[in-house]
Amino acid sequence: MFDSYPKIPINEEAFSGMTFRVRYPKILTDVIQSELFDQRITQELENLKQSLNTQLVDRLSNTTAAYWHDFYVEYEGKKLIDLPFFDAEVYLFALINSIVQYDTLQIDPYSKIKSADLSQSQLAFDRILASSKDWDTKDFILNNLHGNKSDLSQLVHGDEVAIEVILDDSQTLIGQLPRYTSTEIILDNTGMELFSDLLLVDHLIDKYDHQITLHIKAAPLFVSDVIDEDITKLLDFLSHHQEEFVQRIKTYIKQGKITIVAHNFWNSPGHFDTIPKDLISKESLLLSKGDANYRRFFGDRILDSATNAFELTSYLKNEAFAIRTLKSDIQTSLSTELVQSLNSRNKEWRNIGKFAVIQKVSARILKIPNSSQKES
Ligand SMILES: O=P(O)(O)OC[C@H]1O[C@](O)(CO)[C@@H](O)[C@@H]1O
Repeated sequence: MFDSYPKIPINEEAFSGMTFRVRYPKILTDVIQSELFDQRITQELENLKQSLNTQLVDRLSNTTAAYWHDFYVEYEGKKLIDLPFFDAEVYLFALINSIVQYDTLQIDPYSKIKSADLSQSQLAFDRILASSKDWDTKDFILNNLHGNKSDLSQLVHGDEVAIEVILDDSQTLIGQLPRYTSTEIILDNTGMELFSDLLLVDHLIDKYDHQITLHIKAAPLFVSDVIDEDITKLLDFLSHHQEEFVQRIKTYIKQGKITIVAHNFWNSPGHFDTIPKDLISKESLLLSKGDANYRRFFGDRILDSATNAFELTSYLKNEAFAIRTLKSDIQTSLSTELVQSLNSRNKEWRNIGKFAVIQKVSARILKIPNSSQKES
């Protein structure tokens, strides 16, 4: 397990420090400029932006008790920037939701940012859907990985970055697909990434007849993480040009071939080791999208990038793969030579969104009863 490693702190000199100094004030400015809220809420957002360095952790009524209990026991009354990085980030987004009264008003503070991004992606959607007619499974997975560049919380837009895959277990993943009847995907961002998820889902149903579960956030998080309304908005947007594809996805949803599950756990600081028991079926192949979900496999700890992921994820009940571009300080299972070479190319390689992995993150393999196949 990862408990013996220290949690990644907010460090002035590191990516985490830059995030609280530069990225979060910029995100708050963008929300304020969206003009979605009345003067009082806008002023509170402005106050938060000015006081990120001194903000204290208070109990928020929109944080679900069960998943936040340990967090408050440890951090209530402390300064936000003294918390571990992941805890501080998730709390900040819960605080923003609390300020904008998301539970009652149901206005996504990032909705304008998301809509602007959708409009810019129309041509790319058309181009990708047209070329996907000739794709095999590997192409769908690679396109899915590329989709994870499109993260609206980042300073550099995904389109500007060419990615390089530094760990590629896609053949293992493809080899396992026929053994399963269901895949569960922990989704990450809306827009281009969600589009790439739906393309992959369409393919998994068409070629492997999988039952699909899509796990999404119950409330806005990390700016562009998928919430329920994003799926409807994307399908509505696509329906003008991509009617056939949209109809197919809607039919799968109606038939229950695709199930969408929004859960408060994903809005909490919980990691995969504390996931609610019945949220993911043990029989499913698990695909985890994106950076923040990757951090959750390892408790967002300080780890040597050559540490074997399997040693830290023995708690997982599923065979799991992460499809992720690197946007924060944590990475596992690389060779020491590769780490050295990446360090010599760019000290910031872990968080610039240029490098990517399709990584098997748990040692588990599906147990098929009465099967002659060897199990581990
Ligand atoms: O959308 P993703 O891929 O999970 O990335 C979320 C981003 O925000 C972060 O939490 C850092 O603030 C990183 O995990 C990542 O840069």
